[in-house]
Amino acid sequence: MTKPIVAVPADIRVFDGATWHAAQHQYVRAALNAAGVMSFIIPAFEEGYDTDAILDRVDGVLVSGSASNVHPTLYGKQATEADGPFDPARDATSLPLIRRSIERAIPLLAICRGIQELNVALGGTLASEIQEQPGIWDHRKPPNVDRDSMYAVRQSVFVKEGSCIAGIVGSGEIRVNSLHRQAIAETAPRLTVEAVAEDGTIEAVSVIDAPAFAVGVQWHPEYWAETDKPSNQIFSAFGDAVRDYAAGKLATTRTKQIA
Ligand SMILES: N[C@@H](CCC(=O)NCCCC(=O)O)C(=O)O
Repeated sequence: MTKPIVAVPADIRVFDGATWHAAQHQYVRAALNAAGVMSFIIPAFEEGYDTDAILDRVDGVLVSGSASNVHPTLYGKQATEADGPFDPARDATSLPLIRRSIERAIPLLAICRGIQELNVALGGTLASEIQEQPGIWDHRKPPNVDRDSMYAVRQSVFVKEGSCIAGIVGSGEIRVNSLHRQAIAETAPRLTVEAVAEDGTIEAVSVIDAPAFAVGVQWHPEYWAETDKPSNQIFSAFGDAVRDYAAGKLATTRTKQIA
């Protein structure tokens, strides 16, 4: 069977005065080398999108992290400059893709900004500058360091027994990296919290009664996906779900051809 394909919504970035639709190498590398799937980077547009046209052609959705934040108006808050930087085209592409992939039982893995988009897409809210809240650690990326140090494993999260994530990495304490200043505030009704940090920050969720793999993590399993065991287990489980979906789609197609 040819490698299945996952959709990766792009960020809008400006390099050399030109606008680019961009996704970071670490995500598509983890998809290929740890999940065993190919990636289609999906351009980000604020309107004119046909989400089903994309989902008809892929076998999973991988929603990456990004330094930009989900626009606060999408979860009922006023936007201030402090809530930025924003990427409305990414929001407009990613949120419908998340909602529709869940409806269509297409496997979904949402990472960092991705878990925040998942929560907002299903009706939850976000908190900004969480490190300024009493008792909340500084989850932001360390400043002025190389990327390996930026993504270094440096915090414990506690995976709830019986959760979807526990079925992948085991329950209890695992060590992860951390590069975020926002987090889930009100959990969307259709999400269940699967892991938390020692300060109570929500670190993983899954979609309640999801017909397929539908998981979000606040940390970055993609970065060490080939060498760190929990990271590799998450991408491997996502890859298996994507392959199962692709095989089912193929079987359905062949059944229709025979009929
Ligand atoms: N902007 C959100 C999500 C953070 C995130 O996805 N971080 C990964 C990218 C890190 C970087 O390249 O700066 C938040 O800050 O919570």
